[in-house]
Amino acid sequence: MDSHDYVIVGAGAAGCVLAYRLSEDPANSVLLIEAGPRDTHPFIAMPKGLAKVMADPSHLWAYASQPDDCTAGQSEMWVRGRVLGGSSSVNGMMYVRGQPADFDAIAEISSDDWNWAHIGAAYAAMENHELGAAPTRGDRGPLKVTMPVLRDALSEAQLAAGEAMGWPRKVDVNTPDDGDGIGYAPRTISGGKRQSAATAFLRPAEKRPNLTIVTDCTVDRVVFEGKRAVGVEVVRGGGREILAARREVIVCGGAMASPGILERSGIGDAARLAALGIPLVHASDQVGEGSIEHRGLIMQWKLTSDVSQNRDFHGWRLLKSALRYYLNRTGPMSAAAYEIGGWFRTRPGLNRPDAQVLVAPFSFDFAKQRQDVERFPGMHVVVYALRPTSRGSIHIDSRDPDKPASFRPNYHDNDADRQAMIGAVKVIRDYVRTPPLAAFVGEETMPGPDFAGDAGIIDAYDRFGTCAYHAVGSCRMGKDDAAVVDPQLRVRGVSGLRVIDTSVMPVIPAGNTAGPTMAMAWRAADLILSEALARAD
Ligand SMILES: Cc1cc2nc3c(=O)[nH]c(=O)nc-3n(C[C@H](O)[C@H](O)[C@H](O)COP(=O)(O)OP(=O)(O)OC[C@H]3O[C@@H](n4cnc5c(N)ncnc54)[C@H](O)[C@@H]3O)c2cc1C
Repeated sequence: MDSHDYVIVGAGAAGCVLAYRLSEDPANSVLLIEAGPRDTHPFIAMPKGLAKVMADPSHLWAYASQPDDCTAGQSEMWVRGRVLGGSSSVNGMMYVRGQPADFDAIAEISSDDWNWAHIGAAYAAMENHELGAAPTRGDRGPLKVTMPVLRDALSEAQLAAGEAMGWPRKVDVNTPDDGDGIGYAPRTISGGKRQSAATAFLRPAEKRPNLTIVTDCTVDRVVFEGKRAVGVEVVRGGGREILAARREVIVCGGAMASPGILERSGIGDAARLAALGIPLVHASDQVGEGSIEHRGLIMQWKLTSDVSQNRDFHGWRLLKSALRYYLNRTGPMSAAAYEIGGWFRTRPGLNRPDAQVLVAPFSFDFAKQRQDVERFPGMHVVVYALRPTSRGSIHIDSRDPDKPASFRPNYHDNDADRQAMIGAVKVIRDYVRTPPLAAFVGEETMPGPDFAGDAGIIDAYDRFGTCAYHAVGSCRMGKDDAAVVDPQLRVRGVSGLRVIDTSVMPVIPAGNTAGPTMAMAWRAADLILSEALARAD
């Protein structure tokens, strides 16, 4: 039987960081297991290839929600990457760190191991940032981060209107000041190519003899001897086998998959597991409970002059954009999904921003499921409240490891969350009518003027809203006994098993989640390595 010190389940944002860090010491043997294929598809590396990758199910897990009032009675789909790099191979490449207060809030309910001092140090160690070194920004790490290069009149007006709203224009929107701001957002792109977690952390590590990477291999369950995790049972090439772990199994399946891996392994709500015929190893009611997601609303406007990028994605200009990309990796095809980010307060009296807006110089064609842009000049934003407390859930309803779990988003079950969502849309409607942007902006086409007033705005979120792909919290970390994992990310009730990914975040960071996931995985590696060192002494 194959045996390794550390068996990592899932080669996503967290799994790749852990594989890199744990295999730095040649004395540690590490096995990284990924359900999806290698990340060789050319549209993964091309930043604007994202739309094509998202339309191709071969690199995705697709999770369907249970119809709910907060989705106007419809089922909605949340996708995640199923490929080396996980969701970081299919994501929008915005690089947002979260603010000090986010991590200090996580530390408050877990341990000081997760406070900003530690996470800021993890960012500094992890990054190779174009803006250079700063106390919590790095220029020597494996993760290449660059700044947007495209400049056009519309984008500049979008930034200037933010400044006029009182959101300071920042060179680095990740400056750790817990404040409002707007600016060009750093991206995990280098040389015109996506820097996924696989590009950044696996490429430099995969030649190490002590790191084995296995793809197209789905982990069904963790195997226990008594209450100790000793390996995983996998499905590969139509057969089943057990891969042994001498020290630890580390589950990094992401917030949508990790609860299911625990449930299939016998860790979860006892009645739920019994109904599926899964033998109980440890009863843990909170597995799959308590997920939190940013509920986004896409808002679009027609423009009064031809200043949007829509024209670059049609006809001869599209050919030109593609050629430009293939010849020198520049132009619209080399841009991240969103290159301007803003953080703002939805009402006075708040001590820090409670909403985020992603601003784009183009508009989607909704008749074509957002796979194309509109034929007339347009712009759009995605806006969401940053710190919702409404919690959903995600659970398996089958023992088949290839069948995605189903979830309940429960986006807004309390008034505070609804008020922040409503306030965010009202502020954005003011923002687009602020000079100099106002000069370009015509009629609102999505959700449109019919969706006015508080009830109308919530109705718009319910009917047309989108997930932000940021779900966290489904295997919550905490110092309380009910938490699924303890502050060292060890699964409670068993030994030799950790969960390290977005699922452990007990509150949602105030922004996009790839950066925080990688930084927390980097920090988790410190904890694992120092624990191993202490054991060896
Ligand atoms: C479409 C999209 C756009 C996004 N845009 C941005 C953005 O612009 N900026 C940003 O910061 N964040 C963005 N995010 C979010 C960010 O990418 C995720 O938060 C982050 O990747 C989560 O990391 P993770 O390690 O928890 O999970 P993932 O990166 O999803 O990795 C989990 C991995 O585990 C594997 N896996 C799951 N189950 C099994 C199993 N049973 N056996 C083996 N392997 C398994 C999966 O295939 C996957 O590779 C986006 C996400 C998506 C999906």
